[in-house]
Amino acid sequence: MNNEPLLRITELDKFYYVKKSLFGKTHEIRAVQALNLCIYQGETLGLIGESGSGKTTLSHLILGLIPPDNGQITFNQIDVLHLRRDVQIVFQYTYGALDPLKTVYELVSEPLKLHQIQFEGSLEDEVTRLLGLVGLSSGLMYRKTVAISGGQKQRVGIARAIASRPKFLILDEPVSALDISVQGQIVNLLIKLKKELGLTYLFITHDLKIARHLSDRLAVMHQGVLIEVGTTSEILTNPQMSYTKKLLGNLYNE
Ligand SMILES: Nc1ncnc2c1ncn2[C@@H]1O[C@H](COP(=O)(O)OP(=O)(O)OP(=O)(O)O)[C@@H](O)[C@H]1O
Repeated sequence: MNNEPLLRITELDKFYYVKKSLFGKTHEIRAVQALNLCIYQGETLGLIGESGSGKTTLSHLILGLIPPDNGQITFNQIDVLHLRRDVQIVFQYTYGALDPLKTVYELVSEPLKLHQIQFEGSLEDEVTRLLGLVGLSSGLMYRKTVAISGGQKQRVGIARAIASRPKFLILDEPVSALDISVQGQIVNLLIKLKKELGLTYLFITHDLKIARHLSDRLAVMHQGVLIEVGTTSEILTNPQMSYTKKLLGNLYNE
């Protein structure tokens, strides 16, 4: 880790306005409020918080998918709204997040075409290289994703995310839908890729065991506010906020 943050989030606000009924008053939801956070090159920051605390909204803001109401997010000092390929996301891929009728080849080549990535050799060579990086044989290339396992789908999702050669990955519950035995393999793959490709991770999770294994620091979100940030061992062994203590208790019991 060096001292210049890769990602700097400053005084970020995102509010949603919803009506509870057709003619009712508009209600403001403060999904992200006055949030400040730095993520450093090469680290994994785990983001924990209960459902509705604003984790997805924050990840969409970082991806530049939605604009903030206030504040700024810079990546290497450039506003994220101008970056599309340096920041990518890995979702939970087991349930339908990948088009079941597309082949592995189509899915992995899509981001290469979209971001006009330059590579040596043919498109097929590059897809083979990416599949190799995520531990998949090129023999799977022309299979539809309906015909591959959950763990293999997750690997295809990761291959898609790294295809544009990003520097930063948001991992949004990347293993929570997988069997325990497969979870370990995917976590190890993520650790290996981080080293090999020099990646930085924001890891959103409910699973404290995996958060502890993967994260250098943990950030705790509650009702849109980042209430506590610290090294993983500080947060897990000596949380300062009573909300963090309660959340850790709930997550340990899940
Ligand atoms: N498009 C939207 N329109 C209105 N309200 C929204 C929208 N998206 C999210 N919200 C609200 O903003 C708040 C934060 O939601 P968000 O999805 O970011 O939380 P989360 O921590 O990711 O939850 P989960 O762990 O369940 O995915 C919630 O109150 C949610 O209902």
